[in-house]
Amino acid sequence: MHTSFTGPPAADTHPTPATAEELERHKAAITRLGNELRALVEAAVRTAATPDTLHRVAEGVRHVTGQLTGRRRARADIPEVDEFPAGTRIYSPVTGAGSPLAPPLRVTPTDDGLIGHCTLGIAHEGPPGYGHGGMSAMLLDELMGRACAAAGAPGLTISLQMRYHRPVPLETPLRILARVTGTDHRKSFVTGSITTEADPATDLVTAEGVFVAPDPRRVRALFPGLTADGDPAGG
Ligand SMILES: CCCCCCCC(=O)SCCNC(=O)CCNC(=O)[C@H](O)C(C)(C)COP(=O)(O)OP(=O)(O)OC[C@H]1O[C@@H](n2cnc3c(N)ncnc32)[C@H](O)[C@@H]1OP(=O)(O)O
Repeated sequence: MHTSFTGPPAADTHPTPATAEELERHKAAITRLGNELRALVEAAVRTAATPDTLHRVAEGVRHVTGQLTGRRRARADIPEVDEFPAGTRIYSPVTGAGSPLAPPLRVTPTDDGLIGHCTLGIAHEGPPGYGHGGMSAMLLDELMGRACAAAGAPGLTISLQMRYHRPVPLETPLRILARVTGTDHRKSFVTGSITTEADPATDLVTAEGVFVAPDPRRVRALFPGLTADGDPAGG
Protein backbone atom coordinates (compact mmCIF):
# COMPACT_ATOMS: atom_id res chain seq x y z
CA MET A 1 0.00 0.00 0.00
CA HIS A 2 1.22 3.48 -0.84
CA THR A 3 1.42 6.34 1.63
CA SER A 4 1.41 9.50 -0.42
CA PHE A 5 2.60 13.03 0.00
CA THR A 6 -0.57 15.04 -0.64
CA GLY A 7 -0.35 17.18 -3.74
CA PRO A 8 -2.25 18.70 -6.63
CA PRO A 9 -3.64 16.34 -9.29
CA ALA A 10 -1.16 15.12 -11.88
CA ALA A 11 -1.64 16.28 -15.44
CA ASP A 12 -0.06 13.22 -17.02
CA THR A 13 -1.80 9.91 -17.62
CA HIS A 14 -0.79 6.53 -16.21
CA PRO A 15 1.04 4.16 -18.50
CA THR A 16 -0.35 0.63 -18.60
CA PRO A 17 0.72 -0.79 -15.22
CA ALA A 18 2.83 -3.92 -15.20
CA THR A 19 1.25 -7.03 -13.69
CA ALA A 20 2.25 -8.06 -10.17
CA GLU A 21 4.06 -11.03 -11.66
CA GLU A 22 6.06 -8.83 -14.05
CA LEU A 23 7.00 -6.48 -11.22
CA GLU A 24 8.20 -9.40 -9.07
CA ARG A 25 10.27 -10.73 -11.97
CA HIS A 26 11.78 -7.30 -12.50
CA LYS A 27 12.53 -6.88 -8.77
CA ALA A 28 14.21 -10.29 -8.66
CA ALA A 29 16.45 -9.36 -11.62
CA ILE A 30 17.33 -5.96 -10.12
CA THR A 31 18.13 -7.65 -6.80
CA ARG A 32 20.33 -10.24 -8.49
CA LEU A 33 22.31 -7.54 -10.28
CA GLY A 34 22.52 -5.56 -7.02
CA ASN A 35 23.95 -8.60 -5.22
CA GLU A 36 26.59 -9.07 -7.92
CA LEU A 37 27.47 -5.36 -7.88
CA ARG A 38 27.84 -5.34 -4.09
CA ALA A 39 30.14 -8.39 -4.37
CA LEU A 40 32.13 -6.53 -7.06
CA VAL A 41 32.44 -3.39 -4.90
CA GLU A 42 33.56 -5.42 -1.89
CA ALA A 43 36.06 -7.36 -4.02
CA ALA A 44 37.35 -4.12 -5.57
CA VAL A 45 38.08 -2.46 -2.23
CA ARG A 46 39.64 -5.63 -0.75
CA THR A 47 41.71 -6.88 -3.62
CA ALA A 48 45.48 -7.08 -3.61
CA ALA A 49 45.53 -7.80 -7.36
CA THR A 50 48.32 -6.48 -9.55
CA PRO A 51 47.93 -3.31 -11.64
CA ASP A 52 47.74 -5.48 -14.81
CA THR A 53 44.83 -7.41 -13.35
CA LEU A 54 43.11 -4.19 -12.23
CA HIS A 55 43.43 -2.76 -15.77
CA ARG A 56 42.03 -5.97 -17.28
CA VAL A 57 39.10 -6.01 -14.85
CA ALA A 58 38.43 -2.30 -15.44
CA GLU A 59 38.18 -2.99 -19.17
CA GLY A 60 35.70 -5.81 -18.50
CA VAL A 61 33.61 -3.61 -16.22
CA ARG A 62 33.57 -0.84 -18.84
CA HIS A 63 32.23 -3.37 -21.35
CA VAL A 64 29.52 -4.53 -18.90
CA THR A 65 28.53 -0.93 -18.08
CA GLY A 66 28.00 -0.30 -21.79
CA GLN A 67 25.23 -2.93 -21.76
CA LEU A 68 23.16 -0.87 -19.30
CA THR A 69 23.40 2.64 -20.68
CA GLY A 70 20.92 2.31 -23.57
CA ARG A 71 17.48 2.80 -21.99
CA ARG A 72 17.60 4.95 -18.86
CA ARG A 73 15.18 6.60 -16.49
CA ALA A 74 15.25 10.37 -16.11
CA ARG A 75 16.52 11.95 -12.88
CA ALA A 76 13.17 12.42 -11.11
CA ASP A 77 11.40 9.30 -12.44
CA ILE A 78 10.23 6.91 -9.77
CA PRO A 79 10.92 3.28 -10.77
CA GLU A 80 7.77 1.27 -11.47
CA VAL A 81 8.80 -1.32 -8.89
CA ASP A 82 8.93 1.34 -6.14
CA GLU A 83 6.31 2.31 -3.58
CA PHE A 84 7.17 5.94 -2.84
CA PRO A 85 7.49 7.28 -0.18
CA ALA A 86 6.68 4.53 2.33
CA GLY A 87 7.61 1.22 0.71
CA THR A 88 10.19 -0.30 -1.59
CA ARG A 89 12.93 2.03 -2.91
CA ILE A 90 14.84 -0.49 -4.93
CA TYR A 91 17.77 1.78 -5.77
CA SER A 92 17.96 3.50 -2.35
CA PRO A 93 21.61 3.83 -1.28
CA VAL A 94 20.50 2.55 2.15
CA THR A 95 17.71 -0.02 1.72
CA GLY A 96 17.82 -0.72 -2.01
CA ALA A 97 18.39 -4.32 -3.03
CA GLY A 98 19.44 -2.97 -6.44
CA SER A 99 22.00 -0.49 -5.16
CA PRO A 100 25.68 -1.41 -4.89
CA LEU A 101 26.01 1.40 -2.31
CA ALA A 102 23.42 -0.07 0.08
CA PRO A 103 24.46 -2.54 2.83
CA PRO A 104 21.36 -3.04 2.26
CA LEU A 105 19.34 -2.20 5.39
CA ARG A 106 16.40 -4.60 5.93
CA VAL A 107 13.51 -2.83 7.65
CA THR A 108 10.62 -4.23 9.67
CA PRO A 109 8.03 -2.61 11.95
CA THR A 110 8.16 -2.77 15.75
CA ASP A 111 5.43 -1.93 18.28
CA ASP A 112 6.41 1.75 18.30
CA GLY A 113 8.60 2.34 15.25
CA LEU A 114 10.95 0.51 12.91
CA ILE A 115 13.93 -1.79 13.27
CA GLY A 116 16.62 -2.22 10.65
CA HIS A 117 19.26 -4.88 10.27
CA CYS A 118 22.45 -4.75 8.22
CA THR A 119 26.16 -5.46 8.22
CA LEU A 120 28.63 -2.88 6.97
CA GLY A 121 31.53 -3.99 4.76
CA ILE A 122 34.94 -2.55 4.05
CA ALA A 123 33.40 -0.37 1.34
CA HIS A 124 31.71 1.53 4.21
CA GLU A 125 34.91 2.00 6.21
CA GLY A 126 35.84 5.18 8.07
CA PRO A 127 38.52 4.52 10.72
CA PRO A 128 40.28 1.23 9.90
CA GLY A 129 37.92 -1.63 10.79
CA TYR A 130 35.00 0.66 11.66
CA GLY A 131 32.13 2.26 9.82
CA HIS A 132 32.29 5.74 8.33
CA GLY A 133 30.38 8.29 10.43
CA GLY A 134 28.51 9.39 7.32
CA MET A 135 27.25 5.83 6.84
CA SER A 136 25.82 5.86 10.38
CA ALA A 137 24.08 9.15 9.60
CA MET A 138 22.76 7.73 6.35
CA LEU A 139 21.40 4.59 8.03
CA LEU A 140 19.70 6.64 10.74
CA ASP A 141 18.40 9.36 8.42
CA GLU A 142 16.78 6.74 6.21
CA LEU A 143 15.26 4.67 9.01
CA MET A 144 14.04 7.75 10.88
CA GLY A 145 12.51 9.12 7.67
CA ARG A 146 10.84 5.78 7.07
CA ALA A 147 9.51 5.80 10.64
CA CYS A 148 7.73 9.08 9.82
CA ALA A 149 6.26 7.57 6.65
CA ALA A 150 5.21 4.43 8.55
CA ALA A 151 3.48 6.67 11.10
CA GLY A 152 1.53 8.29 8.26
CA ALA A 153 3.54 11.53 8.02
CA PRO A 154 6.20 11.12 5.30
CA GLY A 155 8.60 14.03 5.31
CA LEU A 156 12.06 15.31 4.53
CA THR A 157 14.86 15.76 7.04
CA ILE A 158 15.33 19.35 8.17
CA SER A 159 17.58 18.53 11.10
CA LEU A 160 19.62 15.49 12.14
CA GLN A 161 21.75 15.62 15.27
CA MET A 162 24.20 12.74 15.56
CA ARG A 163 26.04 11.51 18.65
CA TYR A 164 28.87 9.05 18.09
CA HIS A 165 29.42 7.18 21.38
CA ARG A 166 31.56 4.28 20.17
CA PRO A 167 32.89 3.21 16.76
CA VAL A 168 30.61 0.96 14.69
CA PRO A 169 32.40 -2.31 13.84
CA LEU A 170 32.48 -3.57 10.24
CA GLU A 171 31.44 -7.13 9.32
CA THR A 172 29.29 -7.24 12.44
CA PRO A 173 25.48 -7.58 12.38
CA LEU A 174 23.94 -4.24 13.41
CA ARG A 175 20.57 -3.27 14.76
CA ILE A 176 19.13 0.17 14.01
CA LEU A 177 16.01 1.54 15.71
CA ALA A 178 13.85 4.57 14.87
CA ARG A 179 10.77 5.93 16.57
CA VAL A 180 8.58 9.02 16.18
CA THR A 181 8.41 10.70 19.59
CA GLY A 182 6.09 13.61 18.76
CA THR A 183 4.54 15.78 16.10
CA ASP A 184 3.77 19.49 15.69
CA HIS A 185 1.69 20.34 12.61
CA ARG A 186 3.84 19.20 9.65
CA LYS A 187 6.89 18.41 11.81
CA SER A 188 7.75 14.97 13.21
CA PHE A 189 10.33 14.49 15.95
CA VAL A 190 12.21 11.22 15.72
CA THR A 191 14.92 9.38 17.66
CA GLY A 192 17.21 6.63 16.42
CA SER A 193 20.07 4.42 17.54
CA ILE A 194 22.63 1.94 16.28
CA THR A 195 23.86 -1.03 18.34
CA THR A 196 25.33 -4.38 17.47
CA GLU A 197 22.93 -7.33 17.36
CA ALA A 198 25.10 -9.01 19.99
CA ASP A 199 24.91 -6.11 22.47
CA PRO A 200 21.67 -4.19 21.94
CA ALA A 201 22.00 -2.46 25.33
CA THR A 202 25.10 -0.48 24.30
CA ASP A 203 24.37 2.47 22.02
CA LEU A 204 27.12 3.06 19.48
CA VAL A 205 25.40 5.98 17.78
CA THR A 206 22.22 7.88 18.64
CA ALA A 207 20.39 10.57 16.73
CA GLU A 208 17.58 13.07 17.07
CA GLY A 209 15.90 14.33 13.94
CA VAL A 210 13.14 16.62 12.75
CA PHE A 211 11.28 15.81 9.55
CA VAL A 212 8.82 18.07 7.74
CA ALA A 213 5.97 16.96 5.50
CA PRO A 214 6.35 19.39 2.58
CA ASP A 215 3.68 21.98 1.98
CA PRO A 216 1.17 20.24 -0.36
CA ARG A 217 1.59 23.10 -2.86
CA ARG A 218 5.31 22.22 -3.17
CA VAL A 219 4.97 18.44 -3.54
CA ARG A 220 4.34 18.35 -7.28
CA ALA A 221 7.34 20.60 -7.96
CA LEU A 222 9.58 18.61 -5.64
CA PHE A 223 8.47 15.18 -6.92
CA PRO A 224 7.29 15.46 -10.53
CA GLY A 225 7.38 11.65 -10.82
CA LEU A 226 4.57 11.31 -8.27
CA THR A 227 0.92 11.22 -9.37
CA ALA A 228 -2.08 12.45 -7.34
CA ASP A 229 -2.70 9.06 -5.69
CA GLY A 230 0.93 8.68 -4.67
CA ASP A 231 1.81 6.09 -7.28
CA PRO A 232 4.91 6.46 -9.42
CA ALA A 233 4.01 8.03 -12.77
CA GLY A 234 5.98 5.49 -14.69
CA GLY A 235 8.97 3.19 -14.63
C1 LIG B 1 10.50 7.23 3.00
C2 LIG B 1 11.64 8.05 2.57
C3 LIG B 1 12.80 7.91 3.55
C4 LIG B 1 13.85 8.83 3.11
C5 LIG B 1 14.62 9.30 4.28
C6 LIG B 1 15.74 10.13 3.85
C7 LIG B 1 15.50 11.52 4.36
C8 LIG B 1 16.26 12.48 3.54
O1 LIG B 1 17.40 12.30 3.26
S1 LIG B 1 15.41 13.86 2.99
C9 LIG B 1 16.69 14.75 2.11
C10 LIG B 1 17.33 15.81 2.97
N1 LIG B 1 16.40 16.86 3.26
C11 LIG B 1 16.07 17.80 2.37
O2 LIG B 1 16.55 17.83 1.26
C12 LIG B 1 15.05 18.81 2.81
C13 LIG B 1 15.36 20.20 2.29
N2 LIG B 1 14.34 21.12 2.78
C14 LIG B 1 13.24 21.40 2.06
O3 LIG B 1 13.11 20.99 0.89
C15 LIG B 1 12.16 22.21 2.70
O4 LIG B 1 12.66 22.79 3.90
C16 LIG B 1 10.92 21.34 3.07
C17 LIG B 1 10.26 20.84 1.77
C18 LIG B 1 11.29 20.15 3.94
C19 LIG B 1 9.92 22.19 3.85
O5 LIG B 1 9.51 23.22 3.00
P1 LIG B 1 7.99 23.78 3.13
O6 LIG B 1 7.01 22.70 2.89
O7 LIG B 1 7.90 25.00 2.26
O8 LIG B 1 7.90 24.13 4.65
P2 LIG B 1 8.11 25.51 5.37
O9 LIG B 1 6.77 26.16 5.41
O10 LIG B 1 9.26 26.27 4.80
O11 LIG B 1 8.55 24.98 6.81
C20 LIG B 1 7.69 24.23 7.65
C21 LIG B 1 8.24 24.32 9.05
O12 LIG B 1 9.54 23.67 9.07
C22 LIG B 1 10.57 24.62 9.45
N3 LIG B 1 11.72 24.39 8.61
C23 LIG B 1 11.73 24.14 7.29
N4 LIG B 1 12.99 23.92 6.87
C24 LIG B 1 13.78 24.03 7.94
C25 LIG B 1 15.17 23.90 8.16
N5 LIG B 1 16.00 23.58 7.16
N6 LIG B 1 15.65 24.06 9.41
C26 LIG B 1 14.82 24.34 10.44
N7 LIG B 1 13.47 24.49 10.30
C27 LIG B 1 12.97 24.34 9.07
C28 LIG B 1 9.95 26.00 9.17
O13 LIG B 1 10.52 27.00 10.01
C29 LIG B 1 8.50 25.76 9.51
O14 LIG B 1 8.36 25.75 10.93
P3 LIG B 1 7.10 26.44 11.63
O15 LIG B 1 5.88 25.72 11.07
O16 LIG B 1 7.33 26.19 13.07
O17 LIG B 1 7.16 27.87 11.21
